[in-house]
Amino acid sequence: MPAAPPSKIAESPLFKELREAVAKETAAITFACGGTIPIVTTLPDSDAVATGSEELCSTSCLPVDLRWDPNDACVEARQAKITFPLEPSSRGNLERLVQDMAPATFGRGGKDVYDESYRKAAKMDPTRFSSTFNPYELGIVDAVAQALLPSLRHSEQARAVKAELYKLNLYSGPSGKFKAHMDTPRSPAQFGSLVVCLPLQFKGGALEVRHKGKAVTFGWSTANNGNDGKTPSICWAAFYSDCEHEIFEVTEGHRLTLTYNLYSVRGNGQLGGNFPWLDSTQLPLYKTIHDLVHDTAGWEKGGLIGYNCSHVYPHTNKSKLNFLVPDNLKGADMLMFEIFKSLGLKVRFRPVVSDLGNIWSDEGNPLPLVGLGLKWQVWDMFENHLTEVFDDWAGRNEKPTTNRWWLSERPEGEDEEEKEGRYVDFHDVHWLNDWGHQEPQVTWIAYGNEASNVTSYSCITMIVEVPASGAQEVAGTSK
Ligand SMILES: O=C(O)CCC(=O)C(=O)O
Ligand SMILES: [Fe+2]
Repeated sequence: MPAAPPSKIAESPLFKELREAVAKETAAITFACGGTIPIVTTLPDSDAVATGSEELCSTSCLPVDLRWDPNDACVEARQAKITFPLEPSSRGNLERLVQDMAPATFGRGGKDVYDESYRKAAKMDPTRFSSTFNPYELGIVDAVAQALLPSLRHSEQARAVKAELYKLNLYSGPSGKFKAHMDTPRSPAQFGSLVVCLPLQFKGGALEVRHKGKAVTFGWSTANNGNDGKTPSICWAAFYSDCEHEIFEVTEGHRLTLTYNLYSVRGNGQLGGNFPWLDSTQLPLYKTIHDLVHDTAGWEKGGLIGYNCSHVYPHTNKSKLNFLVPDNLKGADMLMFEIFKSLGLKVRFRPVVSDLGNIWSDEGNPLPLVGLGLKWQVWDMFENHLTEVFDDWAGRNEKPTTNRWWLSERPEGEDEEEKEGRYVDFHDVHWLNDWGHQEPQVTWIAYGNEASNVTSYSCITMIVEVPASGAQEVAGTSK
């Protein structure tokens, strides 16, 4: 970047500090985020609700109900319930909640310990309470995903965030606190914690999150209690598990929080082949495909079914191939894959080049070529070698005439195709549909009288293997 002329701002220590922080690494500036959401206690008139529901969702939230199982079974349900913001008449219920909570332990040396000099707090497990607060509805989970998973967002594998309710915590005055600690990840997928502070009056109790010499403080005592003429609000903060954090002493009142564990999970657009709750047997084409592949007379010797994917995938771009299948399949492609897999059938993804009429033809008709693997190659071919190179690509050659691509790129033993016979003849496949979306697969220069630039396009297909005598023996694998 060309150097800018010196200016007052550029010379300022703060600007220099900011530049250094940004240059270091993004993790140093994106380790925590938070916000405040006002609670609306009076609904707008019905017309405004009809037209303004979107705004209602994202910029404010409705009062929050909290219900719990009281220690004393004789307590009525209405006495074990609090609506936030707290009505003065519900104070007694808050005191009951405080009594019903248990001392909060914490992990030290692999054990759960209770030590008030380190953590003075009370807790309730989520099996004993429920609340109407939903961090997904308010967009908090999406905001956290966007702010705290930036490196993953920009990679091929965009991830989603799952927020799992972990505890209801209470830090009360005069000396509730939690000294500096890091949270124990509950699984390798856990990357952070979300804390949601319910609107009660308290003093002190700021949460400080620290990472690589930087600190962010979330002081919620006056922000959310509805005093000082402020609107009662829900305050929240999210941060990475490996960030040290601390809750300073609560000097007065009750600081009541919902805590969530944050997990990085497969999200929308990545669920193909990975979503166990999708019941393939209830998909519209399941019965037809099931009956087709179970037609033992038709599949005496087994065979192949070909399905051309209808959506666009970056299947010719090597850097993106690993992320292609089956995770990112969409729409009909995803559903077809789910059906084939649930029937226990082997599915391979292969590019088919459809327009090689000048090289291979079948009584004058262009004969498409089923490619061996999803590998993008630069084919630096001479005219005479063109057929050979395509033959290598399709797996027609016993031994490829060139070893510059897949042999050299795939570690030995990893190539399943090699063991099972790689070559698929276009005519051996029972094609279900026409070409889907096609992408340039290879470009070469053909020369004779006049040189010309030729580009061949490929479509990504699923080649489904039906065993001899149909899928009878794998029928038990369907859901
Ligand atoms: O309540 C908070 O602000 C954070 C709680 C916390 O650090 C924890 O529960 O581990
Ligand atoms: Fe913590």
